[in-house]
Amino acid sequence: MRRIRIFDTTLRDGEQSPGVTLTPAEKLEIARQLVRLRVDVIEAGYPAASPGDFSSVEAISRVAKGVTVCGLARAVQSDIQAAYDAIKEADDPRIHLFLATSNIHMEKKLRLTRAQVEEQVDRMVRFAATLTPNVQFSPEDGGRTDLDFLVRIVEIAIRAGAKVINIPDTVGFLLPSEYAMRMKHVRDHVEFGDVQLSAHCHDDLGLAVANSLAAISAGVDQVEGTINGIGERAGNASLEEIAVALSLRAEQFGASTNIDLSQIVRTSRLVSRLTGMVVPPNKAVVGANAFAHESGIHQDGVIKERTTYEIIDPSSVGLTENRSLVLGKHSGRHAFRKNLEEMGYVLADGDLAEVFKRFKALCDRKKIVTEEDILALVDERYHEDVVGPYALDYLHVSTGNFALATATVRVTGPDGVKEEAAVGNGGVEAIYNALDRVTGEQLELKSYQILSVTPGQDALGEVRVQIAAGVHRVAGRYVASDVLEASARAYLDAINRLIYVRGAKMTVQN
Ligand SMILES: CC(=O)SCCNC(=O)CCNC(=O)[C@H](O)C(C)(C)COP(=O)(O)OP(=O)(O)OC[C@H]1O[C@@H](n2cnc3c(N)ncnc32)[C@H](O)[C@@H]1OP(=O)(O)O
Ligand SMILES: CC(C)C(=O)C(=O)O
Ligand SMILES: [Mg+2]
Repeated sequence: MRRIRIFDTTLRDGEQSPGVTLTPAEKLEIARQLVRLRVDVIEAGYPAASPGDFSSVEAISRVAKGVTVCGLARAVQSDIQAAYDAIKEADDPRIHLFLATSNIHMEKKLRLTRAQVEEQVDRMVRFAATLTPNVQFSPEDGGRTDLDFLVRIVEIAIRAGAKVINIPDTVGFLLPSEYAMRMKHVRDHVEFGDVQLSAHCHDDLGLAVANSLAAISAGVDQVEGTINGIGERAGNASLEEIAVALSLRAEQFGASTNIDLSQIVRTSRLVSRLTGMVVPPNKAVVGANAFAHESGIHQDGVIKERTTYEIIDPSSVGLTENRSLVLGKHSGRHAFRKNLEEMGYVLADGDLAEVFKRFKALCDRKKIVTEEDILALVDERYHEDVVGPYALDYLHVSTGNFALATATVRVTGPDGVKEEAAVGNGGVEAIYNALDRVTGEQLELKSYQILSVTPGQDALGEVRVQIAAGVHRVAGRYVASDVLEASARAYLDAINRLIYVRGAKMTVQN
């Protein structure tokens, strides 16, 4: 059976989702989970984009062992050098460079002739190959590139030293049969030798997974995608869907992956929490309804035999509550550590002590502490490593159905401790007005969501906000058992990220 390599670009193309900004600590945490998921390649970021991106890729290269770590670069020497400098300590560093080859991109965006593009691909792939033997080249907008020219460019890139050729359907335009034909055509017209062929699909027509699977049938060696299908515009191919489809229909594809399917749900939840991108309930494999049965006839069938209506065993993708030790107020550190290890988290002693303290505090407020509660606590711990200048010290809210709500906040910030009060139409608005006064920021609240992280009346609530200020749009989130406190802290989290983004990176929004 052929082995398909899984190239994860959650931290690069996934982070290109509008409104998503991951901090270095969050990227590292996702990278650790991708290692547990056993992806083959982690595209860790775009090192030339900002000092923050550079140091995230560098940190991931040091920590993510046994996996290829890749940095993206334009076909320019400075980007390629930055990518190499950031990944050079990885076990298997890969430079991924790209240059657009469709007529529209060459004429209107790059303003280069075909001959100039050919020359630049040759020169830049050669340069990258002097830094590392593991060079991947992508003709951007390969899906709309003239076929003869595509073949010519691929020949040039391979001759110059590329070891992986990725043909992206950058704008998600192709149909599965067309994408498969394109892959076959390139393979049949170029001498590949041991060079790998790779697929990279976008979901503008909702075809990213179908196109990726068609490419696998057409013989590609690698597929690229993101967890939960996040990414630029409508997103990328959803890796968990590809991995499960390949596993379930291995015979049809004659291909398999190295993915540990049991890590899928955990990875999906982590990415959703850290990016603030909610997984739609009807999303295949990882949506909340993916294994839920509503109608009587279906329920009857599932009770009699699960496989009447379920083609995927939920436990195979990690949807289980199989903890051998039940945690509660009377548990000690050993049981807590063991549970975390069973969930795939190995924390340093200091981190463990901190999370354990929060766990005990939570036990005083909640009768049953679930696996999701503990995962939320662990995530919050990592999350707090990256807080910016503002921290909430005190919050008091007074509200009712006949009165304006009032909120008083005390916040420690770059200029010391400040206290402010404000009114609003509801408690949350009053809090946000008070926080605007404390921070002096002119912000527009773009979205506000409350999610119940865990079940039951005493559930932990997660608040996710998106705020806009000038050209920047950032997300913030916080988990707490009180939703007003979570609302305040999520808003401050977004402000902290805004300050981080302003200092480290420009995000351009429509
Ligand atoms: C399909 C994709 O997903 S591509 C990856 C997208 N990811 C990103 O853009 C990462 C974040 N980007 C950034 O931080 C910035 O855009 C940077 C640092 C890469 C470049 O910033 P700037 O130098 O200010 O250029 P800016 O982004 O405004 O414009 C892009 C320039 O690169 C050129 N360019 C675009 N793609 C390529 C390429 N593959 N190789 C060489 N040059 C390219 C454009 O033609 C334009 O050149 P021009 O200034 O001569 O007109
Ligand atoms: C950088 C390339 C591979 C890309 O993301 C695309 O073309 O979609
Ligand atoms: Mg892409």
